[in-house]
Amino acid sequence: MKPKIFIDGEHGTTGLQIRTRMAGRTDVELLSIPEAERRNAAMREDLLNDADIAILCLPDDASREAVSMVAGNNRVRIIDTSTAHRVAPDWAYGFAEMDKAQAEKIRDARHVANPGCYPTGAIGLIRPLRQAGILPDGYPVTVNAVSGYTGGGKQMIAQMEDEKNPDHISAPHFLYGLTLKHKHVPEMKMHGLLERAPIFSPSVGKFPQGMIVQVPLYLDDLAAGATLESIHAALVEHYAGQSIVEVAPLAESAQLARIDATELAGKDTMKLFVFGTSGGTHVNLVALLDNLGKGASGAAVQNMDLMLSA
Ligand SMILES: NC(=O)C1=CN([C@@H]2O[C@H](COP(=O)(O)OP(=O)(O)OC[C@H]3O[C@@H](n4cnc5c(N)ncnc54)[C@H](OP(=O)(O)O)[C@@H]3O)[C@@H](O)[C@H]2O)C=CC1
Ligand SMILES: CC(=O)N[C@@H](CCC(=O)OP(=O)(O)O)C(=O)O
Repeated sequence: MKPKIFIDGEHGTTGLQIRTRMAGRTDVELLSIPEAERRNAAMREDLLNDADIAILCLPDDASREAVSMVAGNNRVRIIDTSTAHRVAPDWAYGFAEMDKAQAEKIRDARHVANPGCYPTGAIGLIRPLRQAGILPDGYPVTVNAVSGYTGGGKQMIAQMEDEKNPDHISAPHFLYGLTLKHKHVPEMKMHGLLERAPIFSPSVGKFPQGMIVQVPLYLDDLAAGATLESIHAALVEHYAGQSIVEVAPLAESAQLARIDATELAGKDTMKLFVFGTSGGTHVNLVALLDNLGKGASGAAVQNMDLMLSA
């Protein structure tokens, strides 16, 4: 029998992208709910309990409710794309490349929390440097980022695309999260292995998909002897042997005059850069990804495949 997959929230932004990625797959059976019934709790509960893997593409509260709907079911496994369980100790964090053992943890987990889009970039840059002893305890990390507007789901897509929308946003680029209490800070801190919560300043640009996450660092506040080259080498070593996260060679980064936030739109990979000048005093670490690819739906399908390989 083929494993049964149910995407709760399949008609939303993340859910639709997962469905697109699953089109044509014959190794799984996709359970589906009609769009008009997407909020029918009884129907969702039946489908959730019938699935081998349920992928939740819902707001946080609805995700928690979906998890409670399968509380008595020992078989169904869950991938939650919301923020609800990303720092919960009994959930595996679904960023397979963040540690050598993480893919195995995801493969064997009952409950997997899919990472946030911004944290995928930030943790991808920070965690290897914490593990290599380059980024010291207590370093005041800052994370600055720009996302495609699909990151805000159906509501923001309508605000950005529909000029007749009463809450239409006409700005080509805007900052938000101005209280510095963005919901992604706890997972960046926990899975970035940071002692202090980073200052996180997100923004949105007038393009549907794509993302740049930046972490600038002062070299003289890092471990003794840290250089542009040693930071790059630590990232290269951390990501050796896998194909999703690429570290750009220093020679490539040195040639670039600019980075386009949409370059990886439609792709499920992430590319990391170390910018600066050899012998200089600062570096800027940059992650390039698609907020809906490695930042959400691409990672969810990757995690599902890992779980199916158990
Ligand atoms: N967009 C992105 O880049 C990313 C999103 N995520 C996360 O994925 C989750 C889904 O986000 P996204 O796809 O963007 O959001 P959307 O608003 O685009 O889609 C959410 C879907 O869930 C449905 N829904 C809402 N409440 C309920 C409920 N109580 N019961 C059943 N269905 C419900 C919505 O239906 P209706 O149309 O009726 O509202 C909609 O179909 C969120 O937790 C989000 O934070 C994670 C990473 C990136
Ligand atoms: C542009 C935009 O609004 N982005 C969303 C985050 C998108 C995302 O990653 O959501 P999850 O936390 O559910 O994973 C935000 O800042 O709330």
